[in-house]
Formats: sequence, structure tokens, C-alpha cells
Amino acid sequence: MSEQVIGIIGGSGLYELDGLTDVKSVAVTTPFGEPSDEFITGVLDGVRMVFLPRHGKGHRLLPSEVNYRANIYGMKKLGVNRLISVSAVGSMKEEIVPGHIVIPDQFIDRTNASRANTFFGNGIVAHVQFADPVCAELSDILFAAAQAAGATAHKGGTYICMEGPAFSTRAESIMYRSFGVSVIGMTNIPEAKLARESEICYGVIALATDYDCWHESHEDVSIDAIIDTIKKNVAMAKTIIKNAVGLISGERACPCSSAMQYAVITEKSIIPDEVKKNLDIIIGKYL
Ligand SMILES: CSC[C@H]1O[C@H](OP(=O)(O)O)[C@H](O)[C@@H]1O
Ligand SMILES: Nc1ncnc2[nH]cnc12
Repeated sequence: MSEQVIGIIGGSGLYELDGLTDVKSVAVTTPFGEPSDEFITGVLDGVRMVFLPRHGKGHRLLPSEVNYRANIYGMKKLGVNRLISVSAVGSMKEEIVPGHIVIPDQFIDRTNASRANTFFGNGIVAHVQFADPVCAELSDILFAAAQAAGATAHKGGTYICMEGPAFSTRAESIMYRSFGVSVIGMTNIPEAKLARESEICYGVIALATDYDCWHESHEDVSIDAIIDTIKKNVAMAKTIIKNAVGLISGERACPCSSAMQYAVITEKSIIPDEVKKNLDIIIGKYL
């Protein structure tokens, strides 16, 4: 049985985890450049954990500046097989009130800058299935963990990932609502794609912090209001993580762990050695 290692990527307002023992700060080198920060490893209730603040300590990286490839590579190198993203999001539905938790099950990609969101290229081509972009098993656990923490939690929903850093215009916000999305953020889509390519289960705890700018009787989104909502809810987010760790057990039975089995189309004999070496940690077993 392979060891379970749970990774947490902390978004806006979640820059550390509580309750870890045997804590170490680990600098990870990757063929894809620098991760957002050093990884924090430790043990929570007997389970090995790896934590990374997405925007770096002190929140110094824009959503477009985060090196998502290095972050996911680092998680894989440290043995992570289930990865939980904690993210601040705008609510796009009346019933998702700021302070509520959403466990999204779909994404729409509205990023437009050149965020590197694949490990492939440079002589190797792969196309992984992404119809269901999050791990259903992990998402079920996150929902149960949120309910057990006393949160008002919404199961499922679409997270639309915009480029930022400016928030949406009112016309964009109204258009996104017409798509039927539940929440809006700027970070999750590259992570979800890279986690899938790495055969890591990916699930999201999204904390609704605001009503973006579509709601006629609420203030337009501002950093002040977001930080205020995060501060009021950060303890709850940490409880959800702790609950989730307690609920995760055993081998993975989901398709995530073999997602890349048939995804590489390039003839193995022509894949450059350097590329094979760089991808060894990610999908070496198939090359
Ligand atoms: C601080 S508000 C905008 C910022 O917050 C979200 O980031 P994260 O997913 O890391 O919590 C959003 O995507 C923006 O990057
Ligand atoms: N309204 C919003 N738009 C994009 N990202 C967000 N993160 C938190 N609130 C947001």
C-alpha cells in the first residue's frame, strides 16, 4: 500500500497550517523553475502533510506570476497524492453568501496570459482527460468535512477562472452569471490541469468572500471586504482541512491515479532524453 501524503495549497489569507508536528521547511528544486516558496512538511493526526502558500509568504505573487508547474512538481516530488486547494472566491449566485463554502466540480478557463499549464511540449505530446476536472472522491470528503466543521457548504458548482489581477467589469460579471457559474477566482485552473497530468487527486475548498460586482444591493468587491471575510473564516477553513485529513484513508479508488496511462501520443523512442528526465517524477512509469 502506498503512503498517503496530503498536500495543501493555501490561497489568499491561508499562509500556514496549525497543529503540524515534525515541521520542516523544504526548498525544492524543479526543472520548471522556482516554486512560490519553501514547502512546509509535517504530520497532522498521524498523516504526512505538505503545505505551500500559493502566493508566497507575505503574498507577493500575482495569480499570473505563480509558477504553478513548479508548485505541482514540488508537491509530486514530496510524495503528495491528494492535493487540496484553499481559495478565496467571489460568489456568482445569490444563495452563496459570503462566508459560505463551495466545493466546485467544474471549471471554465478564462485565463489569457501565457500561464504554463502543462508539463508537456518540447518533444512530448500528451492529452489528458479533463471532463471531470476535480477528484470526485476527494470532493465528497471535503464537503463532508465542511459540514462537520459547521460551515454552510454547497456541493458542486462551476468555478470560472479569470486572469486578473483587476477584478471583473460589471458587464463581465453579468455575462459570467449568464453562464450559470457559481464562483469566480483567478488561480485554480492551471493547478487542476497540472495535478491531473501528475496523477494527483485535486479538490477545492472555496471560501466565498464577496458578491463580485453584479449584486445590486451589495458593495462591489474590494480587498478590504475580502480580507475581512477571510479573517472571520480562516479558523473554519483550518477545521475543514483537519476534518478532511481524518476522513481520508487508504488507497485511491478514483481514476486520477492512472489518468496518464493512455495520454501520451508521442512515440517513446523519439522523446528527447532531457525531456524524459524532467518528467521522470511526473510520469516516469509510462516512459
Ligand atoms: C485576494 S483577492 C483575489 C485573489 O484571491 C484569490 O486567490 P486564491 O485562489 O489564491 O485564494 C483569487 O483567485 C485572487 O488571486
Ligand atoms: N470577486 C472575485 N473575483 C476574482 N477573484 C476573487 N477572489 C475573491 N473574490 C474574487
